[in-house]
Amino acid sequence: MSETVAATATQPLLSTKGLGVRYGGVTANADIDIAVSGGEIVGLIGPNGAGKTTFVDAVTGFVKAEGEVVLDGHRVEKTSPHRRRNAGMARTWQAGELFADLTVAQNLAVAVQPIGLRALLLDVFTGSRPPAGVVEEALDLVGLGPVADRRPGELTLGQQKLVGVARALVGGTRMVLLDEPAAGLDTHESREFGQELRRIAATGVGILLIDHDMSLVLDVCDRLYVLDFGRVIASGSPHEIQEDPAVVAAYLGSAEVQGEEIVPVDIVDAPQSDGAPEVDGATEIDGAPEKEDS
Ligand SMILES: Nc1ncnc2c1ncn2[C@@H]1O[C@H](COP(=O)(O)OP(=O)(O)OP(=O)(O)O)[C@@H](O)[C@H]1O
Repeated sequence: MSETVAATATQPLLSTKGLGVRYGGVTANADIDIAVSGGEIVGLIGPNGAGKTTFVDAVTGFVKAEGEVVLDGHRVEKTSPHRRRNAGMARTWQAGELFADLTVAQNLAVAVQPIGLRALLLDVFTGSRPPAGVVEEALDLVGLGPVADRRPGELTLGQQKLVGVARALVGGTRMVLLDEPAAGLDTHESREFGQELRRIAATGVGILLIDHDMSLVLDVCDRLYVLDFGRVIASGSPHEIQEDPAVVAAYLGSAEVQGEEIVPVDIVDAPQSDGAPEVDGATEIDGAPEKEDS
């Protein structure tokens, strides 16, 4: 790690300062300052293309970024994704497919195999395995210990999603960034998934949660940041965020005006979209599928 930051009593587990990412002429992230403490679930929401995944990519080292990334008091912005993971920060991917022919435990084991030439040689000569107990520990953390020897196809969708989370937690991860981990879950499954996230956070793990399921995000997060066009436009408690006119405007394209006043709209009830601009100029909330109670 590059540099140690002076510790304070309230030091967050993860923080960014002035984080920015450009893709050619597109400013995907600009001047983003966020903080997540251990034991906290912090939501990162925003319309399609707002820059949420880019932020996760930047923090975990998968795209080049400007600004500072501080993990547990250490500057890590110049380190490789692999080193950031070894330092205790991991992520999930939007298309985090599981290996159908491997057991749940094996799906986790392959995720922690070391990479690089040294690891390859170790594997050839010693048949390297993850350290004993780390897979079991991560499965216990998400409550999947009893299904460790099953294959993903034998699990409920909610359990499969938790395997994806466990894969990121394996190896003593203390800060996890979840990119749409609940995609495809119905309302009931999503609520149970949220309860598992709360249990994980209660062990001291910091969680940054991106999801299009607003009821999950508003229900489970301690605090939220809202991105629009790559910038943080609001932050606060779920209640504060729902009342914030700038957030309403970002999701709907324009704030609804009644008389002289901007009237906040409950963003849970905001319409869904596929990300295409609306004909009347309003951009709708993210493209999550309609939920059905099971
Ligand atoms: N590899 C890339 N090359 C060029 N532009 C990109 C790349 N990745 C993302 N972008 C652009 O950066 C902006 C932010 O995209 P990003 O995927 O981070 O948004 P998002 O909030 O995660 O969107 P969604 O909710 O749809 O997943 C968008 O304008 C997108 O088109």
